[in-house]
Amino acid sequence: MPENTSQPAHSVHVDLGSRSYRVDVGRGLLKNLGAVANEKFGGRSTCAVITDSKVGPLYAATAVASLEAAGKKVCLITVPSGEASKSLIVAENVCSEMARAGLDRKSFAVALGGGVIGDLGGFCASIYQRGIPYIQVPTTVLSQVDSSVGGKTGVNLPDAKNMVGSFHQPAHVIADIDTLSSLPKREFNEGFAEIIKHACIRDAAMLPLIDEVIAGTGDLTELIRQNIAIKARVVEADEYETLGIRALLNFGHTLGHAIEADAGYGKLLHGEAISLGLRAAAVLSVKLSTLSEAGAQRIVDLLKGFELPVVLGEEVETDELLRIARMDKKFDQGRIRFVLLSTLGEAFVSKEVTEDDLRAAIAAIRS
Ligand SMILES: NC(=O)c1ccc[n+]([C@@H]2O[C@H](COP(=O)([O-])OP(=O)(O)OC[C@H]3O[C@@H](n4cnc5c(N)ncnc54)[C@H](O)[C@@H]3O)[C@@H](O)[C@H]2O)c1
Ligand SMILES: O=C(O)C(=O)C[C@@H](O)[C@H](O)[C@H](O)COP(=O)(O)O
Ligand SMILES: [Zn+2]
Repeated sequence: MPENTSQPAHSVHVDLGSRSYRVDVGRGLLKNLGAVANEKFGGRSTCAVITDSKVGPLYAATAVASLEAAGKKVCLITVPSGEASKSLIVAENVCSEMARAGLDRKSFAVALGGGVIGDLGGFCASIYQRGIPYIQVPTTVLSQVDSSVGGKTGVNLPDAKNMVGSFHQPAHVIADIDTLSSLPKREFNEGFAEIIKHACIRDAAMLPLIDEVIAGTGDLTELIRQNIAIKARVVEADEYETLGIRALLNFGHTLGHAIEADAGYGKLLHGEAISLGLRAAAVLSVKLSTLSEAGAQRIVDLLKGFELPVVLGEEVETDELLRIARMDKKFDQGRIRFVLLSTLGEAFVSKEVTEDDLRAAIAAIRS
C-alpha cells in the first residue's frame, strides 16, 4: 500500500442517501486518516481526536501526525479506558475539552478506539454545538465489525446500557486490521460474540470461516469485511430500527445487556455478556421456535472456541436481571420483543416470549 493513499484493500459502502459513507478495511490504513479527513472535510481545519488511556499511547501519535500533515489543528482528548467512560459525566468532560480547545461548528471529531470510544465520541460529536461530523477509527474486533458502523451512539446510565444516545452516522470508517495486533487475548476474543451473532441472524454460510479463524487458519480481514457488510446491509434496510429489521442485531442483547449492567460495567466485556445472552437466546429459540438442539449446540461450541463465557454465575441475580431487562428499548407497551432464531442464519422478532420463559432461559445457562 503506498503512503498517504485513501484507497484500502477492501471497502464496504453504506448506502444511506445523504448520510452514506465508506468503510475502509485493510492493513496500514491509520496513516491515511489525514488524507481521508481532507477528502471528507476539506474545508474543516480543526478537530478533536477522542481516544482512551490504552489506545492513545499506541496509536494517537500516528493519527495526529497524519491529520497535522494534512493541515489539521488537532486537540487530543484521552479518557480512561473501559466501559465506565461511557457515561454522561465523561461526555460532558469531552465536550468541555472541545470547547476549551476552541472547536466550533466547522470542526470535526475522530473516535480512535474500541466500541466505548466509538459510542462516546460519536455521541459527543452528535451533541457538541448541536452536531459536528466525525470519523470512526475502530481498534477492536468488536468495534470494527459492529459498533463503528450504523450510527448508534450513546452512553450508559447506572441503571442500564445505552439509555442516552442518538443516531449520528459517521462520515467515514477506517478499520485498520493492524491495530488488532496489540489487543490482549480477552479483548480480541470478545469481538467474536458479535461475529457469531451476525452469522446466526443473517449468514450461516460464514460459519466455516469462523471455524477456520478458531483453528488459526482463517482470513481475519475477510471475516471482518464480511461482517461489516452484514451490518451495513441491515442498517441500510432499517436505519432507525423502526421496521423490525435492525432489531435483529439485538439477538442475544436483551439478557446480554442486563447481564453486563448487573455484573457492573467493565466486569464483563460487552462481547462476554453478549455470549451469555446468545446462549440464553439459543435456548429459547429451541423451546419456542424451530432451532434444533444441534443448532443451539453449534452456537455454544463457537462461543467456547473463543473462550467466551457460556455459564452465568450466581452473583448475577435473576430478579435483578429481569428488572434491568424490562428497561430494554425493545419493550413495547409492557411486552418484550425478543429476537429468536428459526434456524441458523434466520432470525425474527417474537412478542410471545414471557417473563417465565426468560426465567427458564436464565436458569438453563447457570450450568
Ligand atoms: N454502537 C453500536 O452499534 C455498538 C455495537 C456493539 C457494541 N457497542 C458498544 O461497544 C462497547 C464495547 O466495545 P469494545 O468491546 O471495543 O470495548 P472497549 O472500547 O472498552 O475496548 C476494550 C478494551 O481494549 C482496549 N483497546 C482497544 N483497542 C485496543 C488496541 N488496538 N490495542 C490494545 N488495547 C485496545 C480498550 O482500551 C479497552 O480496555 C460497549 O459499550 C458496547 O455497548 C456499540
Ligand atoms: O447496531 C445495532 O442496532 C445493534 O443492536 C448492535 C449491537 O451489537 C449493539 O450492542 C448496540 O449498541 C445495541 O443497541 P441498543 O439499541 O440495544 O442499545
Ligand atoms: Zn452488541
